[in-house]
Amino acid sequence: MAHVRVSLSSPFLGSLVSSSPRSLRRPFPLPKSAPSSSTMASLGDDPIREWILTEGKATEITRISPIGGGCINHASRYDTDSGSFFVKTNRRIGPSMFEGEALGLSAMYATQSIHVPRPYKVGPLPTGGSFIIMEFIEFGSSRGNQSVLGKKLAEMHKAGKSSKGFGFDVDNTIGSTPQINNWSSDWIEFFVEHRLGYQLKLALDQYRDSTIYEKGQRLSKNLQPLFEGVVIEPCLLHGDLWSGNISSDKNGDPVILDPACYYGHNEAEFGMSWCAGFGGSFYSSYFEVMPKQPGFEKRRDLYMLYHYLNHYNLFGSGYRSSALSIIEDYLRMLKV
Ligand SMILES: Nc1ncnc2c1ncn2[C@@H]1O[C@H](COP(=O)(O)OP(=O)(O)OP(=O)(O)O)[C@@H](O)[C@H]1O
Repeated sequence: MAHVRVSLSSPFLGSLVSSSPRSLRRPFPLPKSAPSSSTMASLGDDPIREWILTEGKATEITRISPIGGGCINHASRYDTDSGSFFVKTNRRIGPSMFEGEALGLSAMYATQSIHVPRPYKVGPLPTGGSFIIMEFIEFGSSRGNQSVLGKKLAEMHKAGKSSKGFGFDVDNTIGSTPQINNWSSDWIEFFVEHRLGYQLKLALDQYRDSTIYEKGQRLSKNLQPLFEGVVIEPCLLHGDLWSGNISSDKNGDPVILDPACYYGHNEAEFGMSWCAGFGGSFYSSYFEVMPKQPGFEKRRDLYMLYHYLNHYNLFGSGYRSSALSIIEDYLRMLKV
C-alpha cells in the first residue's frame, strides 16, 4: 500500500501531519427497501454488494460512507442489517495486491494475539481493478496503551511461526515498492537479497546512485559480525509498523492495519520505529515476552536502513543522507 509517511519526529514531513486521518466523510444514505428483482439482476455487476448480501448474511445495505486516510485505495464503510463492513477498492490494480493484504491479515488474525481486521473477500471488479472486504473496526479515541501494544505484538511474533523459513507465500508491497518474499532458510541471505539488495538496485536504476549502491553492497557482504550469538527463528511480522498503521479499538485494545507481512527476524519489525513513536513501556513489555537478544542495539539501524532506502526510492533525496549515513557508520564500525 502506498503511504505518505508522517512522523511527528520526522524532520522531513512534519507539516503534513493530518489532524484526523480516520475521519469519515459525508455518508450517502441508501433507500431502505428490500432488493427489487432489477437490483438482484444487477448484483452480479457489483461483487461487493453481492458478497455482502449473500455470504455476508445481510439482507440490506443501509448506507455506504467513504473513509479518508488511505493514499492509493478508495475506502468505504458499508452499514448493513448484519453489521458494518470495511471495503477498499482500486480501479487500476488487479486482485494480487489485496490478496497479499488478505493473506497477511489472515496470518496475523490466526495468531489470536493482537486485534487485526478479519479479511472476508478479495476479488476483481467487473470494470477492472479489485476490491477487498474485511471486518469493520470501530476505532477508539486513544492510540491505545503502549505497554499492551508491546505485549500483544510480541505475542503475535511468538505465535506466528513458519515451517518454510523466511519469506511469505506471496510477494507484497512496502509503500508502493514491491517486496519480494521468496522463501529462504537463511535470514541474512534473505535480508541481503530481498530487502537491502532490492532497494539498493532500485536506487541504482532510478537515481543512478552508484555511491549508495556500492557502499550498501559492501555492507551487505559483511553483516555476519552483527549477528554473532543470535538465534533467529522466522516469526510473523506486520512488516510496516508505523503510527499510521497502529490504532486502538473502542475497548482501547491496540489494532494494527495495512500490513506487509512476512516471516522474518522479529527485530526487523522495528525498522519503522522512527515513524512509530514506541516508548520505553512498549519495549519493556515486548521484551518480557520476546527476550532481547545479544547485539539488539547494534542491529537496530540495519533494520531501519531498509525502510530509509525505501523512502529514498519512494519520496526522493530527502531520505538519502539518512540511508547513507547508516551505511557509512556500519562500514566504519565493521572496518570494511
Ligand atoms: N478494518 C477497518 N475498519 C475501519 N476502518 C479502517 C479499517 N482498515 C482501515 N481503516 C481506515 O481506512 C483508512 C484507509 O485504509 P488504509 O490505510 O488501509 O488504505 P490504503 O489506501 O490501502 O492504505 P495506504 O494508507 O497505505 O494508502 C485508514 O485511515 C484507516 O483508518
